[in-house]
Amino acid sequence: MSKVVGGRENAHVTGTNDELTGEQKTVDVMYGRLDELRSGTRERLAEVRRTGPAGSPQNRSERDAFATLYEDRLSQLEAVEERLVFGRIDLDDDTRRYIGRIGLTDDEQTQLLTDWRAPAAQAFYRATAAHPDGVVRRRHVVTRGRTVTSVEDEVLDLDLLTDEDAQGRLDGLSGEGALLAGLRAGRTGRMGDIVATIQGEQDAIIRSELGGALVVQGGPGTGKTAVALHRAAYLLYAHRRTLERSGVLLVGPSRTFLRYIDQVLPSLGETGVVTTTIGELVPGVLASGTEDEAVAELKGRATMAPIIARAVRVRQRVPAESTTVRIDGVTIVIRPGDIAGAMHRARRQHRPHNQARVTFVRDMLGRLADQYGAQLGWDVQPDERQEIIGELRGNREVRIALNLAWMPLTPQKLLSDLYSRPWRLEQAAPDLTSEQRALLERDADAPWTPADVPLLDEAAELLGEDDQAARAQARVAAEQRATEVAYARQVLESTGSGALVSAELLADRFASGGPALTTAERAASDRSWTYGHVVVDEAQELSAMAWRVLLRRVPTRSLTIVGDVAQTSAAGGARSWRRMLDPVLRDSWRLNELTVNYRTPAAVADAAVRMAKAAGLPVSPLTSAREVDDALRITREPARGLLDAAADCAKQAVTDVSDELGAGRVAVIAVDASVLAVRAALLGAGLAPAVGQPTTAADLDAPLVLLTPREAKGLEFDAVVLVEPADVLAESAGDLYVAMTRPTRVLHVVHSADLPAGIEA
Ligand SMILES: Nc1ncnc2c1ncn2[C@@H]1O[C@H](COP(=O)(O)OP(=O)(O)OP(=O)(O)O)[C@@H](O)[C@H]1O
Repeated sequence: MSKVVGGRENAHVTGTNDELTGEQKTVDVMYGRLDELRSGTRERLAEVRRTGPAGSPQNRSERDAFATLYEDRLSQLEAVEERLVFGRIDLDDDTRRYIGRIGLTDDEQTQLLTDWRAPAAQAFYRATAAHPDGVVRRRHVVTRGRTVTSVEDEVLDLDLLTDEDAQGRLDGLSGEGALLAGLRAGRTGRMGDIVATIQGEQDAIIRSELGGALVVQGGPGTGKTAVALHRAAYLLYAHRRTLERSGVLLVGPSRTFLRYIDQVLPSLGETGVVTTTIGELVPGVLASGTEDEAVAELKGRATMAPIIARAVRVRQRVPAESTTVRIDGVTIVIRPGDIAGAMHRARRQHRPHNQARVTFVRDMLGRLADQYGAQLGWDVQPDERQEIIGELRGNREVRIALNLAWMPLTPQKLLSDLYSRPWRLEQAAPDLTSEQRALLERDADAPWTPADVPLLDEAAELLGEDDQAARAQARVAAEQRATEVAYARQVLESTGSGALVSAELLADRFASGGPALTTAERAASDRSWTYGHVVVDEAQELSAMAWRVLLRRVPTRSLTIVGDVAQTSAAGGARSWRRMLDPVLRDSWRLNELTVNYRTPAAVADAAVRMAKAAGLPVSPLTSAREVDDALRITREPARGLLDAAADCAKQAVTDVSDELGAGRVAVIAVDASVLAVRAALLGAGLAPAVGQPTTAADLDAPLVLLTPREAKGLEFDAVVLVEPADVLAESAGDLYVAMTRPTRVLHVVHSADLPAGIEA
């Protein structure tokens, strides 16, 4: 049995047949309209495809662009099937408004359904009896498939409470509301959206202005991830013109986590968000390696930035002695003085290493050509000088001498040299201790780790690419673009598709030469892409170097940063937002807090908070929305029986969850060092757990999974069996706080060592 703590006193569930029939009629109209739009879009798509591959390249790319447009629209219309309509507000001017996943109008452009993100829907989430905002009644319409199963009303104008309403209130039926139903539902392994039940404090964050950095701090289960995702969808809707071409980036802690949330945005009608982890931020780099915490922490420190800068700079080197080269009987001397002069001029441009090198080489070749010419004994003409330069450029010894002075470098080469050649690291990082330098040492061909990725990005920024060709191309492209946007505008006017896409975006699609490249796809494959907005989840884990990469991706500093400084595991992560963010964002960030825990039953959340406080973590205030009977269970076993006891608990939990919910998910959480032994015990008990970072859809949906606390971060389960919390605490109190707050129903703690302080009341 569970109930909402402090349920809204003026809410009650109604479900008289008349009301349900009335709502069913309305809902039928909405779905009818949705079906019409789907078939209309399908027809237009088929028509575009029917035109076949003929026509000029311009016609073809135009057709492909429209095909993509209709495909996107169709997948959006398909994705909003579940709970298309979920709310209604009755206003004090006797009008009513239905709220749903997307906006719908009929043929006469009369509004049937208001998009949850529209200003006209805001009152649905914000109105309270104290501030009704013109709303006299708020109704949650609960549907299964296309059938209305119940409605729940909140009467905000208390004068309007009917006897029936009052009776409902007396019966205390508020606990059966849409929110509770959502919270009680079994977990599927995929996060669901909360669009029908967003709470006031969450809505204020979701709709907060686009500009600046917004930090959302909140304890476990307060909906930070949910809010971050709904905010991304909201911003794409409210600032479409700004964001549709620059894109939105969402950064999460792991691939597993990104898979866990990957259905939320499509269900909100948005598919254009790029999702990534820090380790995937540099296209073409696969960070498959792992390393000790101490190494990752060191790599994440802000002091690595000047080390990388110095590592680049020392690759521009004036030799101590001259080099003499003979070409066709002419002697050329490459003098340190000339190199120093050319270097000085090239550096004055303040361009990245590889680009400034182009200037350096050109300057040096000019100086050497002059030497060459002076020895010929006649006036060298410009075209002859060009030939000499060409010859010098092709000469192997000249090339070697110039490369030794200024080597073209890739980020990978720079970093790998730094790690695998101790003298290079010593040269670039004289301030690191020898122990610290030893931590960074590795083989030249060792795989990259996630902590290397910000360093590679830093290096890429300082090295740049040889972009002469790119610049010439960019000039031509800019001229072409103006023509294309004008053309796209004409096309939109003549086809009446202006509401679906802007002229700029359509021009991008024409120009990209085909249907494949959406903004998200182009952004994801381009390291230097700058986004219109970046959302970071579990942001407390980010290192100083990771922040530098992210801020390069969003020069406008338009960010949503969500996390909990009490759940930090990374050694280089934050215990205080101020300490983490002031150095990177100065004081230009604003803080919002979420305080209501929607996930974990009160008894479990209270135990976790007591433990976290006893361990000295910076815990946010946390009020739990739900109580569940018998939610916290503790079993003590002698050490030799511990694993079998854990396996028994897991078996029981799987049975209970499946009996109660039909399906559901259970996690066993144990420290890394125990995972193998726990797995053996589970197998011995006839259970087959999915282990560790699930990589396939089946794993994410598995009924039983065995995880370390870090792998469990951000995820949730119906029941959790936590093995030996003292071991988890010994690694990190933040990890234990995470592990304890994953279940929506039951936490079963199995231990033989003493329990960490606070777990028991
Ligand atoms: N307004 C709401 N209506 C229904 N469910 C909600 C609401 N807010 C949050 N939830 C649910 O509460 C659970 C926790 O949400 P979420 O994972 O976003 O929390 P979190 O703050 O990111 O947690 P953690 O820090 O522990 O990872 C999810 O199942 C989410 O769907």
